[in-house]
Amino acid sequence: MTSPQDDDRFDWRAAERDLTNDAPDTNVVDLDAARAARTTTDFDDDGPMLVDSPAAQRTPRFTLDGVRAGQRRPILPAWLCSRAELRDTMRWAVGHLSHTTAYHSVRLPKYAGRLVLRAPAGAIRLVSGGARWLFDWEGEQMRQSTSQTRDGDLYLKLSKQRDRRVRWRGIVVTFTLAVTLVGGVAVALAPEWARWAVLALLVTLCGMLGQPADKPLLDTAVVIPRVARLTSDVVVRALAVLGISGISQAIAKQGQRAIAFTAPITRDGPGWRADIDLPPGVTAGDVIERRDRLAAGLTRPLGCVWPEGQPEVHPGRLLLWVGDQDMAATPPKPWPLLKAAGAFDLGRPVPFGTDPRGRVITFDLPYTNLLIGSIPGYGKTAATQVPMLAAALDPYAELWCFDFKGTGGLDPLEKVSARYASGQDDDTAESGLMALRELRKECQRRAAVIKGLPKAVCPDNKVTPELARRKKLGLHWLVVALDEVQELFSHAEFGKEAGDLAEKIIKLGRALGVILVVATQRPDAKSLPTGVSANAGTRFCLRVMGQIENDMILGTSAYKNGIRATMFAKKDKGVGYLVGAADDAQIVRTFYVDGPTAEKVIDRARALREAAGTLTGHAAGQATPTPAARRDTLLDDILTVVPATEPKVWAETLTERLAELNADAYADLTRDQLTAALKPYGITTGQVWGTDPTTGKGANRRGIERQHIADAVAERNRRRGDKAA
Ligand SMILES: Nc1ncnc2c1ncn2[C@@H]1O[C@H](COP(=O)(O)OP(=O)(O)OP(=O)(O)O)[C@@H](O)[C@H]1O
Repeated sequence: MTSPQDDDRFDWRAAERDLTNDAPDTNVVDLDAARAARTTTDFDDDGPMLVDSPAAQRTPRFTLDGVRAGQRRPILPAWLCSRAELRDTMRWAVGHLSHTTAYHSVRLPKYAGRLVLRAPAGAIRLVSGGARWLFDWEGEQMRQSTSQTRDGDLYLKLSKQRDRRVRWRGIVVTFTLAVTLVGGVAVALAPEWARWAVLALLVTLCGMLGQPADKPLLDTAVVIPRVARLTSDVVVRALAVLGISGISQAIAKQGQRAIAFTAPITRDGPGWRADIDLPPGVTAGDVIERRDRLAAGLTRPLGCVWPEGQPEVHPGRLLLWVGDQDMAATPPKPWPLLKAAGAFDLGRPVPFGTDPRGRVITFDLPYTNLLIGSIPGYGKTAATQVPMLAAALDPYAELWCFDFKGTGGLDPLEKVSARYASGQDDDTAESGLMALRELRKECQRRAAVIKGLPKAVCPDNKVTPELARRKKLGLHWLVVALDEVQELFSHAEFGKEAGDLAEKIIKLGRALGVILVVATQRPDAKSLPTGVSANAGTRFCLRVMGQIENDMILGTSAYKNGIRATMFAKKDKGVGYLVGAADDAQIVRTFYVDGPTAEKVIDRARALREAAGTLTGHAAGQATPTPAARRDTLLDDILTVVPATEPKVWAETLTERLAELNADAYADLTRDQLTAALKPYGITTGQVWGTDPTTGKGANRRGIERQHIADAVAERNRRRGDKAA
């Protein structure tokens, strides 16, 4: 706090005059108020004008409402309240103790040797120390100095005191020697083991007394890294060098007080936690986007520094957690479901990853959809795999997996998936589209089943874990993974319809037990329809490069609120912001299940499904609908259904005729799809004249010219001929 004397620019008298003028009834000048007034006045020719009343500037008084609004700190530490964390802590404590015991037990002979070697030095120290004490040699120098200064009185006083001391110390030593002598005789007469025990005791005692100050008896069993404490000074210094003008100015004006710590800096898991109110006008996001500079200011590795915003408190509240160890350097925890035997109930929270403090983060998969995004190579597929593996371990959950890039990230899941396709080709994209169409129909079927159920069985009109287990109803959890979905949504022919369907499913399926897990590496409006991104309940965003991608995945205003996946660095593989799983956004490093481990999990999952009789579709070797060779035969089929005598035809007439020709391939074909399907051949639909077969009336409607199709076929055949040649 600045003392009034520190500030030679402030005119106390003027302030007092102003205060008394403004408030004639006030006789006492509130110095705090006057000081604060300096920052809240406008300076004009007549001097500072106070705008806040003294009452408003007084520090708030103690009130019951204030106490009510206070935040209660937990009675027990978090690790005592969570069974999993308690188990972890106990496991660590037992492990630590066993390791230390084993380490020292192995070195017992070495410690004994050290004691023996040090015992003579210890014995000499014991005897010489005893003699010094007995003859009061400490005071000798003092006594000599008084004799040199010829201070007779003092010398006499000190000598008398020394004689008195030596007399009673002599008695003590004589007594101790007598007891030792008796003890020695008793030991000489005692059995051999007792003599050895006393000898060992004496050697231990002398060995310990003979220990050099810099060489402890025991070696170090566990090397504990020394981590500098996080103090308010360090935090303020680091914030001051971020180059944020709001912070720099506030610190220049108010010093340390510019940064308010709303709670003491405490240990929180394996690191320190500071709750900070930034100066007015500075948001947590401003600090978060300079995470690397903050780490440099704190002189810690980047992977230790995790600033988070708390927009629910206010945009300027910053929660700074500084770990003892770099998150990327700490070994990842194994996925908890690896150890659990038997089946997993998907109605239970799915362990997804750990936060920087090492706590396990879970989320509920039913009643939500998961959207995952990042730039390539930061762990989208790995993150998609975690909930899918959990779903696989529930034998009553049905899995559909589509990998539209064909990199094989979801391959292990093939053995349990009722629908599976992987590839970057059109067929895979079309399989995905067909699956979405079926999914839409499945949603309609489920909605009808739920509608028909009595209220007592289905009170909230949604699939419950109990209903999901009733095989007859067919309301089991249906989890659909769409990895690298940008390839499908941006597909020239299938993209639009797939996007529309996905949006409908995301909106409808939540209550019907249909769950979409969508991963994309290109979160832009073309590759990720806004209807899909806006309606996903749970979002996970790994490293992205800009605000638009960030907000596409994490939701509008996420970036503004300081939830910025742009802060993740190159090393932060598998680390992202998880939004929607809890009240606040969480930084999570996903569990990483590598290929061979995933295979093992899937073998277990397949065995569970075989036992439960729920292995179906692709996994059970049943043929699933594959895309008809529509694209290859479309042009020829059009020429078949449009005779040469009919130069122009409406699109609606064409879709009807195609459906009649080949219902399997064209039953669902809409006019929009037809337009999209013709686009790759350079054929566009336009207004063409035709006659309505039912009314017989002529009109201009959207359609095609037969000649364009015939030209495209000729061109295709010519190219095929060239290729064959
Ligand atoms: N949780 C994690 N912990 C540690 N490393 C991880 C984690 N998740 C992913 N990785 C690492 O990141 C690499 C890339 O992961 P993944 O293939 O899932 O990324 P991706 O974003 O799907 O990539 P692409 O877009 O190229 O398909 C993995 O090979 C692995 O080494």
